[in-house]
Amino acid sequence: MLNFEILASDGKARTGILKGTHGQTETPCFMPVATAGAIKGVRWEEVKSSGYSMVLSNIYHLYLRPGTELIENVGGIHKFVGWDGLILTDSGGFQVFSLGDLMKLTEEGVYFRSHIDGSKHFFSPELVIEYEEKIGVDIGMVLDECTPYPATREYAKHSLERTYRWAKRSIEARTSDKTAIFGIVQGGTFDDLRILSAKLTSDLPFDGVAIGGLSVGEPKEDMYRITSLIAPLLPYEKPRYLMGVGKPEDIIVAVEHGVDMFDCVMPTRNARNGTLFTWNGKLNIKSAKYKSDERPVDENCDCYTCRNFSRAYLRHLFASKEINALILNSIHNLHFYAQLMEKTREAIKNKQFKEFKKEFFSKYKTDEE
Ligand SMILES: Nc1nc2cc3nc(NCCc4ccc(C(=O)O)cc4)[nH]c3cc2c(=O)[nH]1
Repeated sequence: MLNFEILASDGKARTGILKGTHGQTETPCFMPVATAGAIKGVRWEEVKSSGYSMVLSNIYHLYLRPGTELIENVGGIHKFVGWDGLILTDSGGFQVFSLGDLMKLTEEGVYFRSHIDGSKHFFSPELVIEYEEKIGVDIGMVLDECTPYPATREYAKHSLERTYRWAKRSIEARTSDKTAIFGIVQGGTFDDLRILSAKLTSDLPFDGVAIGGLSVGEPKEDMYRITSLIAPLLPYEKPRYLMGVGKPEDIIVAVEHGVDMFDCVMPTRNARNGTLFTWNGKLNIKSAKYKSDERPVDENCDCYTCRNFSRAYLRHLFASKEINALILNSIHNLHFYAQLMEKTREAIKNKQFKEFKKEFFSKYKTDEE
């Protein structure tokens, strides 16, 4: 059962509480990505102490390995992975469609070959709902087609229409309200198709609605235009989730237009390649300029990494290919994203979001600058 209560708003930005079977989270929230059931290099106690209470996993990966039946037989996903907060699973609607010719799309569902051992599999909207319910996730995403970028208008239209037919089949396939189900808006970069998909998806009895098909290589202005157009059209009282987003600056812009939920591999993936987030922008710890830099990654960060180690030491660990380099970098980046969301929620509660956004962008150097 999912309950979403909006506590405060500032323009289109809003803050709320999302309550599910395994706990609750304040929104706007960021979900760290635990694709195969773990956040790479970080223990759950650090994830929790950073302030996270919902993580994202992926039914496609869990189905392929270790198998959803095994997870069900050992007591469900929370027991199996040892995380007692909320778990949202993506459906594989992004992964299977990036398998290229290892995938065959039909009206019934999608045939695909495992990226692990090449074995043949089939996902239908009904099977995805069944797997998500059986392993006991709090929020399950429907099987959709993440329309690739670029796509012709004709392809985007056929794709959103199939995703809509699959969405109706997903609703029909539900057997319990313990697992909330979110629909996903598609439509490529065509505003009229996006509006059509938003209306079709919003009219179905989903517990929340996601904007899909973005952060897939489209120009940033397309992502911003579509997010600002579509987010306010989604049901006001339901959670709005922008899938795969993203960079700190993109999250703040999307919150301004009324988005509540985010996920991205960026904080953990970037940590593993030495890119660290600070309030002044990104820092690449491999750079020679940090060789003797005794400062923490960010003077204003109180994470375990920043409280105990210097940039010089982190650079040394990374250069030495020490495992702790990945762990300490990941702890910092996850903590940064958690702080970003915490400050965003505070700003909305205090009706200071515009000032917060202005201050953030006055200090934060984005990739485009
Ligand atoms: N079911 C479904 N899932 C999705 C997941 C997505 N994830 C993204 N973007 C993430 C892109 C992404 C990938 C890698 C890195 C990195 O390595 O840093 C960053 C961002 N867009 C997405 C779109 C969909 C979608 O329509 N449907």
